[in-house]
Amino acid sequence: MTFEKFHGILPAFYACYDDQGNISEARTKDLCNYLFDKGVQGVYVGGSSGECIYQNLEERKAVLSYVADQLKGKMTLIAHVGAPSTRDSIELAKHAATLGYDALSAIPPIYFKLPESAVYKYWTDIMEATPLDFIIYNIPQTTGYTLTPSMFEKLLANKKVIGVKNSSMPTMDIERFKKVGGDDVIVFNGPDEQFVSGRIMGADAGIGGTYAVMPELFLQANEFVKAGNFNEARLIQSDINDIIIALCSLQGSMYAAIKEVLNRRGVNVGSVRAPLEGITNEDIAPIEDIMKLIDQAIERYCG
Ligand SMILES: CC(=O)N[C@@H]([C@@H](O)[C@H](O)[C@H](O)CO)[C@@H](O)CC(=O)C(=O)O
Repeated sequence: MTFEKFHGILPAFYACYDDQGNISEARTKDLCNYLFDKGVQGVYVGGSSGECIYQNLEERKAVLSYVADQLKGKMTLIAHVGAPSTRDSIELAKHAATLGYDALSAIPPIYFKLPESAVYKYWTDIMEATPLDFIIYNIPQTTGYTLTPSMFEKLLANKKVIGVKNSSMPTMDIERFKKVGGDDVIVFNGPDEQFVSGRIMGADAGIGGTYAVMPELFLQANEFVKAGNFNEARLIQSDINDIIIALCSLQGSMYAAIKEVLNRRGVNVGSVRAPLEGITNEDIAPIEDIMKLIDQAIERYCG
């Protein structure tokens, strides 16, 4: 099976708010245009980076619509439709299908610790609601549910399942999922801090929350891996990790810091929604330093 359209660098799309904290259509479309100009292969809309967990159904549907208006036919579009109830997830899935998204994806059920049978049924019910391909989302650190290779194998019996976005930290998980599915599945690397190692262990592509603030570096890292230039790949990953660690070291949340960088680059996407914390005055100087780190790394590897 060919998954060419899912290969490459797919930034996780950020929530774009106006100055009052409402979803902004204009800012959402500006972020779409910025990512298109950067040459990324697709976007993952409405996931963790999209702050889905802090948005109501109508807001999430609006974001899916604005992104499709701007990018449909220009790059691969994946809609994250995970929600607290199966009913809401199905509503989002049907909406994404009418907008022409290329695939759906969902985290497992959250809050209650449900048995595997309920997790399986949740994902299967979403899949059955539309004809779209489906990508399982494994992110144990936020959901408390760990996808096992045997559960993945069971899910793969449904032909709508084309792969997994794996955000667990061990790259061995990527290797195991790839082993179960072989060439018939696509495995996405989730943790940006190990994009290179994830790709080497079998990930076909990457979906990540920090890609959009430094797309050039991830596009280049992917090229180094594809060319078998592992030394350069390791070095660019090391610089990327310095940047991610700096982004995570501020008073404001990582997403608030990322958004401030974008705002300063002329792509105003607003701030984050509470309870995520926005940046403080003390964060400004380190954010300026982070921008320099990004620029220096781009100059070093992408010149
Ligand atoms: C918990 C989390 O947000 N993980 C990110 C990572 O890309 C993460 O931002 C990055 O590795 C930095 O820690 C992705 O795996 C998930 C993601 O971006 C999304 O669903 O929007």
